[in-house]
Amino acid sequence: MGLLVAIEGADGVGKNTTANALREALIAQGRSAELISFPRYGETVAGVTIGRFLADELDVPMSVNAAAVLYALDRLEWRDRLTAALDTNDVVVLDRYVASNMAYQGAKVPPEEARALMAWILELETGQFALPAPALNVYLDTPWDLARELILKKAQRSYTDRSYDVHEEDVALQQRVRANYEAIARDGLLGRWSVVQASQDGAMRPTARIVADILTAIES
Ligand SMILES: Nc1ncnc2c1ncn2[C@@H]1O[C@H](COP(=O)(O)OP(=O)(O)OP(=O)(O)O)[C@@H](O)[C@H]1O
Ligand SMILES: Cc1cn([C@H]2C[C@H](O)[C@@H](COP(=O)(O)O)O2)c(=O)[nH]c1=O
Repeated sequence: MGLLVAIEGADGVGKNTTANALREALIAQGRSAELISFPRYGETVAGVTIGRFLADELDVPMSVNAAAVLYALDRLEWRDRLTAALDTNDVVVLDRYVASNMAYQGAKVPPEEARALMAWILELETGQFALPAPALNVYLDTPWDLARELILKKAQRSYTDRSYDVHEEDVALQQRVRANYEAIARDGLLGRWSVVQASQDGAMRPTARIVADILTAIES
């Protein structure tokens, strides 16, 4: 059974870049590794709907509960492939996972309701939907102003031509998402957490350095 490592963080902090480089570094060390990203845009019923929501193309409003269940359903639809990847690899690297759902949906309700909603999502995904908990969650920490610049440098996205999707354009949401991640990591929800600084003095650290920090966390 392989090790499940989830790379987490707010939008544009370098999760996909880091997750790809981590997978390559693990393979260079002689370990088998696979990368799986969530949401599965265009590949699951939930992923198609999530893409339309983020592109602001849904004809009906998306409630917080609907978003929570859709993101969880996206992972349930992909669960067999996730467990197959865990059966055949030393490490499975995830670009976003259950903590994303907790941090983002928890950022859409009044602060006094956030903890209960995050606990409900945790139980839905790891209890009812029996998704495996990560051995390690990595929170990539980068200030929003830098992440906002990086989003504009991203390659063309499959679900929208917009510069910022509906989550990314909401700066206040992004700040609450960061606060939720910090609380989730501090409280050790969903297992072990490592907080890794992705930037220093207003600029991104080299990806290789970020990956080195994550490898150290995996070894420990
Ligand atoms: N360490 C780094 N140094 C310089 N540029 C980086 C670094 N990490 C990522 N980038 C660049 O920042 C942009 C966003 O990176 P990436 O797509 O990995 O972020 P993300 O967190 O996965 O974004 P999102 O959550 O919006 O999907 C890309 O253009 C990428 O090349
Ligand atoms: C997996 C997942 C994601 N989200 C949010 C986070 C982002 O704003 C978007 C999509 O992620 P991407 O990395 O930019 O492709 O959706 C979420 O709210 N809940 C989740 O479970």
